[in-house]
Amino acid sequence: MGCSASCSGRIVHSDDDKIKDAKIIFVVGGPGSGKGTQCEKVVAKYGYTHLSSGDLLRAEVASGSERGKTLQAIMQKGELVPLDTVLDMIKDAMIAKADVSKGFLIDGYPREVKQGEEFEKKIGAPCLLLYIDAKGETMVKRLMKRGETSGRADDNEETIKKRLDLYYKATEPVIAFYSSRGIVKKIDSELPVDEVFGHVAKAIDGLK
Ligand SMILES: Nc1nc2c(ncn2[C@@H]2O[C@H](COP(=O)(O)OP(=O)(O)OP(=O)(O)O)[C@@H](O)[C@H]2O)c(=O)[nH]1
Ligand SMILES: O=c1ccn([C@@H]2O[C@H](COP(=O)(O)OP(=O)(O)O)[C@@H](O)[C@H]2O)c(=O)[nH]1
Repeated sequence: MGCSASCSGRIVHSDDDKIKDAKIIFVVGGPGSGKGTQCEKVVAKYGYTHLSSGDLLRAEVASGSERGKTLQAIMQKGELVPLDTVLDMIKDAMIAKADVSKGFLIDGYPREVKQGEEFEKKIGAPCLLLYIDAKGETMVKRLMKRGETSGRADDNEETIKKRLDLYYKATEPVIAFYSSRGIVKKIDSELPVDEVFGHVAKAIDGLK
């Protein structure tokens, strides 16, 4: 357990107890900065549980549920879905994996300071925030390329621009918020993938 006192949760119910001492790492960065790529490598090396907020939302869309239809419309515009929806999905996914998890990588979350605050009230505090940083033009280029094959409705020029604008406006303040706690590690993701991972691994090893 790497986070001891700083990972305290305010937990009441028994299901909640399962995750109250979980090791939690937030992975924050712009769209296409390489969060998912690095998370995959962290899973392979450290066996952590990877929970991508975007993937959880896309799974709900793919289920064809009424809620999924509402989410799809929001995501297609590059806007943020209501905070409670994402938080409930993340929490349920954490509880489902609690018994076997060595720690959780929460990828693409929080998107705004308020999301982080609510997460801490309902689940617990992160012991590390990996800030995956790439230039705007790099992110656009990567997403346009990914869009050739990803099939993601939001990997198109217009929505990419909106996602990027929202990232700078809503998500960058998250980094300042957690920096004051000294848990932010900024990772330059302009480098080749394996070099980026070297820095990610160093940050995680520093937790022990
Ligand atoms: N050159 C280079 N390409 C990268 C790097 N990391 C990711 N990519 C590519 O950039 C694209 C986006 O990477 P993802 O890992 O999907 O980015 P993400 O931040 O998870 O993006 P979202 O799913 O939109 O949140 C992919 O096609 C990757 O192959 C990197 O370090 N260097
Ligand atoms: O906490 C979250 C996470 C994702 N999204 C939505 O899901 C989309 C895709 O998110 P993902 O993290 O997969 O991709 P990114 O925008 O980082 O490229 C976003 O544009 C939002 O519409 C959201 O509203 N809240």
